[in-house]
Amino acid sequence: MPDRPDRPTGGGPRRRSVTTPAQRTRRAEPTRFAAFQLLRAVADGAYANLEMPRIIRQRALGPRDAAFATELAFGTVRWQGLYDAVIAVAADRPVERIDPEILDVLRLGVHQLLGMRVPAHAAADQTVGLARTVVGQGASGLVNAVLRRTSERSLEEWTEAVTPAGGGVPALAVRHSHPEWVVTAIRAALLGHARATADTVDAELSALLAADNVPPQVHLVARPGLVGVDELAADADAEPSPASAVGVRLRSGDPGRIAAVRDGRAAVQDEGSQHVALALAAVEVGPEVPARWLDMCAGPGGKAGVLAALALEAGADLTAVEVTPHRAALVRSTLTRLTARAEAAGRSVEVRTADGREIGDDEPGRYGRVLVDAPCTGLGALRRRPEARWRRQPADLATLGPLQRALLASALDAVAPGGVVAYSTCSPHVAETRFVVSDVLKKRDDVEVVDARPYLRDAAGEQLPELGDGPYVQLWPHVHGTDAMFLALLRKRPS
Ligand SMILES: C[S@@+](CC[C@H](N)C(=O)[O-])C[C@H]1O[C@@H](n2cnc3c(N)ncnc32)[C@H](O)[C@@H]1O
Repeated sequence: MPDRPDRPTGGGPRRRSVTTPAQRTRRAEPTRFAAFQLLRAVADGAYANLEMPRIIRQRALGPRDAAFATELAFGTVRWQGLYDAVIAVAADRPVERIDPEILDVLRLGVHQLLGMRVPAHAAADQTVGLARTVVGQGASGLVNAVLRRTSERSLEEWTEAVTPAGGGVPALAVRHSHPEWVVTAIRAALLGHARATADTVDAELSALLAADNVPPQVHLVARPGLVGVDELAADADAEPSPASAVGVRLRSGDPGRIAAVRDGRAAVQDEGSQHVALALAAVEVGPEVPARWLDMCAGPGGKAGVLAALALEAGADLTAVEVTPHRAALVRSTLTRLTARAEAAGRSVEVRTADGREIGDDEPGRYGRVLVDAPCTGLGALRRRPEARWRRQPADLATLGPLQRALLASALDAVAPGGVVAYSTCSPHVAETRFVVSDVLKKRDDVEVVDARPYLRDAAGEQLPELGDGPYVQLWPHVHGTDAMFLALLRKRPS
């Protein structure tokens, strides 16, 4: 079992439980309560990354407590699949027969015992205290019994005990705490993008699933023309990224406290997303194409922030389109500084709340460069969104597929002859990536596929390593340290 920071680390000697009734905590301690609150909010549909900062503010947790509560909550959500298998054995019943609130309390207790270096007595004591506070005295017997049984084995022993015999996808799913359908889809993606062969796919798949469980280093983008990477790095505990010309890697600290992030000159952004925007800006277009760029699926505005900055440097305008009003408002807020800068330069950075599928008909041939960063399952960004793997369903693909095809077809209509469309997803799923592109291209003869690999360059200007045979690019967390972004560059033939 590979050693990695977020892997549950409780592999030491068996821990004997726990405390006597008289010693037990009667009330929930604030960090555990905050983590429980997060789990309940996620069960109600909240996004962990957005909800946790709110809970931390509401409970006025200091930096150390906030870090502990976040590690406890996010680790528990990520490892929920493995922990539920442990709880089912320790409670001697399927987890579906445990009250959801008690189950969340148990998951938090199991993560403290198996995944964090919390001493067994403290984990049990605090978890029983939490159960009393949030569920009532009646739950404490079950919680105490399950934690006592859990503490009798190490993480490695539990993993061996609950992993289905016979290996393959079911075993990897439990061992790496992913739903089986996600493991199957990622396996197919590794093969479908020719990252792996039949001989190497199992090792690649294990490495990728392991990478999904490591909380990523925070990457920042220095928006071109607004702040330099050296200046941004100097303002934070950070260093310029070797892998992206506009990237900075945070060593520690809260990005929200960095002045350049607060005032919109910089932002948190995975380097894979930075490469997508940089590649679209760098690819050659015909001499006659309009100096007008379009971001067709812009919310919340991460890539639009880079594209708008690059468009202004290139003397072009940017239109950012987003169908959901509140996400369009986020794009407006992201682009405030760039909109003002564009006006001062006699150019335009504009945000529209609209359906991207209609732009091809409404504005045929109007744009020189178009980004379709399509709505997708997000299976390439599981490191970043602890709950996403449990929330997504295979049926989502059936809804997303037609939308992705319609958006790409519209983009190809909206781009001028000689102009380029970038189609990207933060998913490597073949049904959202190369199948979408090949289906749309089958119906047209006015598009050529551009090899995207030369446009992905590191900070020294060298092409990124391990980009495969092209023409599409598929990045991988376990290879490139980025989200699993897919990128296709499609040029409309000059008429
Ligand atoms: C993957 S996200 C885009 C992320 C964004 N490019 C960024 O870097 O921050 C896809 C976005 O497309 C939007 N969307 C979905 N359907 C759309 C449509 N028909 N037209 C325009 N936007 C759409 C979603 O609301 C979502 O905000």
